[in-house]
Amino acid sequence: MNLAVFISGGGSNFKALIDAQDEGYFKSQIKYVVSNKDAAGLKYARENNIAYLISKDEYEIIKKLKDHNIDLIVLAGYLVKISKKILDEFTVINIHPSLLPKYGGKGFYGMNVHNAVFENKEKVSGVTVHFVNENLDEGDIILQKELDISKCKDAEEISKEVLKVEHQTLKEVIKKLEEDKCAR
Ligand SMILES: Nc1nc2c(c(=O)[nH]1)N[C@@H](CNc1ccc(C(=O)N[C@@H](CCC(=O)O)C(=O)O)cc1)CN2
Ligand SMILES: O=CNCC(=O)N[C@@H]1O[C@H](COP(=O)(O)O)[C@@H](O)[C@H]1O
Repeated sequence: MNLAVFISGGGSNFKALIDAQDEGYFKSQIKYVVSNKDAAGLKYARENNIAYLISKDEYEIIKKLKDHNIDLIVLAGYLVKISKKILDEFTVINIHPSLLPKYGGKGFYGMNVHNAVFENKEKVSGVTVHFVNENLDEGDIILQKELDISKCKDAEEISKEVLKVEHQTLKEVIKKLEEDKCAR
């Protein structure tokens, strides 16, 4: 599959996908990167000669995705709501740093998620990769992984532990989807 990765921040999930691609973990190729701002993670696109676009204009984004024959959009820390225009033309998946439906939806992104989990004294948190639909964080779940956070002393530590599991989970989902596609 030809992948497009959408980012808004540091891009560690994007970097983990580049590494997985380079080690042959999955066959899919990252062909394009989109960000709504000059995100720090774009340095990985520049370092790996992956074409990218900084834009919020969906027509421009859709045109570039078509030019690059994208099969799958991967949202990795992308903080803008994807509209029906894109959803009608592309399959989109998203990685979320909690066990949806808990700690999902408007306002629940990045550290806001881990702060809420910590405030609520959760013993377990986790990661969810789901198909994206028009609502926030409500699409069909593809894979979830739990992790014990009972020893984490603050939200920062939860974030670090969850991020490690995200990096592992996202590449597993890409591999699974490309295998399913071949099966279909
Ligand atoms: N269709 C659709 N689009 C999506 C997702 C989805 O599942 N469905 N998943 C999104 C990732 N999850 C979130 C969850 C909440 C917020 C959020 O709450 N954003 C703030 C703005 C954040 C900012 O710009 O700093 C807001 O007020 O809307 C953003 C992305 C990305 N886009
Ligand atoms: O889906 C819900 N909200 C979106 C969201 O909070 N995504 C989270 O942002 C982080 C991006 O890290 P990066 O990959 O840039 O290092 C990462 O933890 C994602 O799970």
